[in-house]
Amino acid sequence: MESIKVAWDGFNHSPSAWLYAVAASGSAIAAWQYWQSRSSIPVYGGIWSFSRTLSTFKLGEKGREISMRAYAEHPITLIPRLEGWAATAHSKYVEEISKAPDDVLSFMDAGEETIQTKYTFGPNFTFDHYHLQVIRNQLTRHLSGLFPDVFDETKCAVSNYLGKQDNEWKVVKVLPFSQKVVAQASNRIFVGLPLCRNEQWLNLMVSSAIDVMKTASFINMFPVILRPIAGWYSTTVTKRMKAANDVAGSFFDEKIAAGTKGSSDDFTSWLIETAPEHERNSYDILSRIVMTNFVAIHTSSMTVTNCLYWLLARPQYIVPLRQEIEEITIRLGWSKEAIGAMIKLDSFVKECMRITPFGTQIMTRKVIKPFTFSNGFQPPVGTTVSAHLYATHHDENIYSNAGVFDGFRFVETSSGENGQKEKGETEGNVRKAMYTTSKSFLAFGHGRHACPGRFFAAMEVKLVLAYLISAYDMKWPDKVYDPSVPGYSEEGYRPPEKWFGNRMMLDMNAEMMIRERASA
Ligand code: HEM
Repeated sequence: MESIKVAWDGFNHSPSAWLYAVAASGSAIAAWQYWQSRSSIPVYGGIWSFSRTLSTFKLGEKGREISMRAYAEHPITLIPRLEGWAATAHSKYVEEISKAPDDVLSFMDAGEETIQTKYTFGPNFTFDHYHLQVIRNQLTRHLSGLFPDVFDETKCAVSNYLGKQDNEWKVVKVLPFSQKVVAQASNRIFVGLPLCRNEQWLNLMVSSAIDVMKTASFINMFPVILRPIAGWYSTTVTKRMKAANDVAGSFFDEKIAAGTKGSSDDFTSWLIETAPEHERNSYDILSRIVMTNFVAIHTSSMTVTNCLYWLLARPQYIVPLRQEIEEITIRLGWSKEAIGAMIKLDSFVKECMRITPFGTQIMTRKVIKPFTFSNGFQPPVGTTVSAHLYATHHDENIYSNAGVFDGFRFVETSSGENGQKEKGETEGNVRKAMYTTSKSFLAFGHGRHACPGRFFAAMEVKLVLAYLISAYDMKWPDKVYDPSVPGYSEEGYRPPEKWFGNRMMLDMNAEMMIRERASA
């Protein structure tokens, strides 16, 4: 207080101090006007718009609201993210982004910036993406055959996590529970038994995803010119790879030594088969597995958690979902076909992904060569473009009552694209499954870089939920039924999510009660 008073007295008694202050404010305003005039599209940030970091902090918890307003008012808006500004486009431009060739709008270069691949996974990943082929082709083609293993591992992971099943209620933190189940079930496919049940391995795969995001966010706080230094200082690749190698190096050595003749049906063998010669060694294959875990576990376990939060917030969905699951599994058994036939569950998961997507922007691409949007806007080469995610999913012209959770919104076969009941364009009577991307459902992106793992993810997320709903009772602990608890509402408690800038984070500590069903 005293120092403020001294400064204020100084101003009062020194005309030159006032002059400097006026000049400084004038320069700041001029700099801001200069920045505004450089861009032919609106820029978020006001006086802070010269700095993406300051503007991201200004965005703070208001990412959703600001993005909704930008979407309603402007075709394209410059919105800050820690990694850089992104010219964020209305859903009517999604097809233009998704159809642009990679040498014009680059997914890889944008991804490199977002997760700082060079420092979080190593330089190889910047150039070679052969693991995509394995996910897109072999993994997706073999889903039916892989189903029994994913089912078996889901049951094993749930029962290990919950311990002795004595029909008593147990309290679990939802996010770590989902992470463990998804990590174990996914690794049954990625590395098989027994490694998929090795605690050290699973913990490493879960913590690596968090570690990568933390390291990338740290590096991205720095100006571009200083990022190599921040990357060199903060990289954890060597440490992580040493830990992974200590746990699983011999498994990969043996796999490579055994060769792939006879084409085994497992993910690691497919990777070894597809790897270029110079990467067919245990270190490189292991790092591809770590990368695959990174893209798979975090997204899928967040989706399971998001769905469980909605399910417990709207428990009226439990009975109809359970009826559907029981009726179908009696008829078709537990199989990929059965999971595919669960259209109420499919709709429920899709609605969760629609109403609470994990951020405000999606389909981020770096501009490599001149590109012109159909409204004439030309993002400068070297800048970044993206599409509105949250605002598209909440667009009333696409989804009626967009702000209301309607778990069976996508069930109706007579509805139009993405389940809008009256408004917007339609594509006939075809129901769109949760993995079907479109310009109005962007949770998996859209176009040539739409998530290649979405067919596996859809099967796994639905399977985990179907198994939990059919074999367990779940509810919130009594403490949440109190109006003073954040997230409480008359419709039902849902743990409030947190926003920072363009990113949404689910509550990491919310607990649920779970008990094996007597009839299961
Ligand atoms: C519910 C879970 C998942 C969600 C919500 C999700 C979402 C996404 C999104 C939004 C993208 C970027 C799309 C774009 O920018 O156009 C993406 C890319 C990707 N996803 Fe997923 N994903 C999920 C699960 C998975 C799984 C299980 C795997 C692997 C088995 C996977 C592998 C990948 C890969 C490799 C890419 C990069 C694609 C490319 O380079 O073209 N994802 N995912």
